[in-house]
Amino acid sequence: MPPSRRDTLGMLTGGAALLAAQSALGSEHSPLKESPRRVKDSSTPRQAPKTYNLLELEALASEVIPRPAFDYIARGAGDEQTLRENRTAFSRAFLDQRILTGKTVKSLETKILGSPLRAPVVVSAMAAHGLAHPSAESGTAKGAAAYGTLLGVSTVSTQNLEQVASASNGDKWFQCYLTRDSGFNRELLQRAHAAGYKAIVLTADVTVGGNREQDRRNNLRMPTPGNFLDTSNRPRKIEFAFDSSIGLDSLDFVREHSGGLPLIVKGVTTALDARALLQHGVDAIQVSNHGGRQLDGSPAAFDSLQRVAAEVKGRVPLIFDSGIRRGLDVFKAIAAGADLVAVGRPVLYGLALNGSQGVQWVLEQLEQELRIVMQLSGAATVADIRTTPLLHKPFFDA
Ligand SMILES: Cc1cc2nc3c(=O)[nH]c(=O)nc-3n(C[C@H](O)[C@H](O)[C@H](O)COP(=O)(O)O)c2cc1C
Ligand SMILES: CCCCC(=O)C(=O)O
Repeated sequence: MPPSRRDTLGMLTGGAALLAAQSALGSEHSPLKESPRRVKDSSTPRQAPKTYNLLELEALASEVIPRPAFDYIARGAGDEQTLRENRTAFSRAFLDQRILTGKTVKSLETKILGSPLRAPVVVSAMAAHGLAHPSAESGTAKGAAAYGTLLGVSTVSTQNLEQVASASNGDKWFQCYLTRDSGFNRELLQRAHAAGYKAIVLTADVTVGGNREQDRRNNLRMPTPGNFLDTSNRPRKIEFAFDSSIGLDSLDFVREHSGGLPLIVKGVTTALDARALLQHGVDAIQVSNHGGRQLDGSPAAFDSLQRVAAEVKGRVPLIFDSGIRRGLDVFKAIAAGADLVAVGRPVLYGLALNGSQGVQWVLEQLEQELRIVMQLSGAATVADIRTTPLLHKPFFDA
């Protein structure tokens, strides 16, 4: 029996198909024509498929990332209702388009907590970039910095936080998971501060791992994260388990040990939680349902955003993630009250397909789309996007 298509293409050392998929990013938008993961291949090269958007990247990435790792990245929790809703919610909102404004789009620059950004788009913290590409978080860090935005670096990154910090000059946030070992938590926060991270993102929606059935089916084995290895790359004697009982007092703990860095709480979906966080003096809020990977049954993040924004009313910056694939989604999220958005999976797909330059391509692609939406809707600046009204379906029969 011939090997299945995925068996052939899914191998890290995959052949022509791998090259074809990787060079999919070698369009006029991509500065890279060569893949850092090129493999020797004697077969006739196939016509490289081109990709024109972030949605198409997923299928290409599935051809180069081994199956269990691809599923870990792409799939969601439970029946994946929330994963699907994250996309469909955007299609219920439309833009109140203005014409004859005389405006043209120029800079998309903005700032968050003192960090300058080329556009209102950052890279969300994700675990184990090494599953996507050997350059791991260093590759992502280089791509994000070359583009001009900042990177969220996960507690459970493949490379340790110092390695990632030194991989680029770009600003970075350290995403903190609190484990049951408070000494280790303290140490990590101190290390992040010492390594020059600009803020701490406390992720609050992982008090236990979500029900990721596909990972169990695939018998997924995660490599030991770099922060859990000693200087000889041996696993340290730390039992990694999420602290299931984190509460508002955990914010005080994080503040106390992170040397005065700004604190962002990620995983907010309700107005009530936003109110409590404001009372607790957080510096920013990240509306997120973890890309549908945690609580299946949580509403679409875009729907949560509108409720949270109505509560926060601009008092602290609002970051939005979960489902961003189009420049249009970025626009709608900002029009709905976000200050900027964070992108997840597509960045890992770009990394898998073309290393740091694939990451850069993903961010540039989003910006290009956003610019077209802005120009056509009459919004010349990020501030203009914020004042563009959204129309919610059904809007003709009211
Ligand atoms: C493979 C993968 C690993 C992730 N690991 C983390 C993590 O370590 N910490 C965290 O706060 N969020 C993590 N997330 C969630 C992302 O930060 C983000 O909330 C989500 O991916 C956004 O949705 P999107 O992928 O639809 O853009 C992870 C997401 C993915 C896809
Ligand atoms: C169980 C969570 C570990 C990393 C993570 O946040 C993710 O995979 O989404």
